[in-house]
Amino acid sequence: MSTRIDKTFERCRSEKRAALVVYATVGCPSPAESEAVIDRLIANGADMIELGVPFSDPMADGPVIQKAGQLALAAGAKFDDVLAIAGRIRAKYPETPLILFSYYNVLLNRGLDKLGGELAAAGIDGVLAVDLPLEERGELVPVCEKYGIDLIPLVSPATPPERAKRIAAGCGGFIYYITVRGVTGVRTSLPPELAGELEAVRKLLPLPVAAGFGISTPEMAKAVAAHADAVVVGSAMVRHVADGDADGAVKLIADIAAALK
Ligand SMILES: O=P(O)(O)OC[C@@H](O)[C@@H](O)c1c[nH]c2ccccc12
Repeated sequence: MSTRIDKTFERCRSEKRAALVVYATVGCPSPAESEAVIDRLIANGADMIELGVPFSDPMADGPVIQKAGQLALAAGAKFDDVLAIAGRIRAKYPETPLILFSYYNVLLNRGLDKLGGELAAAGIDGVLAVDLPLEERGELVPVCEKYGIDLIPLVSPATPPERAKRIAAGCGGFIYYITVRGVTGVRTSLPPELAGELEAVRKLLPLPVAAGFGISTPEMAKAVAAHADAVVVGSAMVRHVADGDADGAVKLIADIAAALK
């Protein structure tokens, strides 16, 4: 459905490498600074951006993204800021896929139909509603269809294959494969069974597979990339931004992009 995401995977495939998806908490440490960082991340090798909507109760997140969300909310970041920043990044980078990342409550609160129009106008390509189970997504699916936005499905090691197939049906863009049973955060290693799991998901499901959670260094990204169509990096980058070290964040992403080449 969304050509920007499909085209990005095609381009990366032709370059024989995995795509680099970077998660950033919008509004951390302030809306203006987060916009500048996102701009630099794209200029330095991020192929797609997950625009994280700051939320007070992020139950799938570890300490880094929790803190980033708190900083963003304390700085006054609002959903309107996320839309405005998305719109300006879209205008500057017409080809880079932008994926709205949010807990479902925030989307429901906005009003789903209004939200669909707003996301399309801001140039958003996909939506990751992290805590929205298959059984509850009946209202969001038609909104995404109406506005040409991919609903990005999440699958984890705890998802049985038959359920994974039902989750992927009606979705688009890519499969987000959660690498660990746990929350987001910086890690030093990933489970040894991950490579086999990723290959199994790639065979089972008809979309490219992005692996995320815990990928924190160029070496880890490269190892995971051998078995995935994309790697997602969040906390390892966000922790620099939350510490006021935008340069460190940009350098990490540039180093990971270089390792994937
Ligand atoms: O932070 P990590 O461990 O690098 O993981 C990716 C990630 O940040 C992003 O995709 C994400 C942030 N919060 C989430 C909650 C659920 C699923 C995914 C996410």
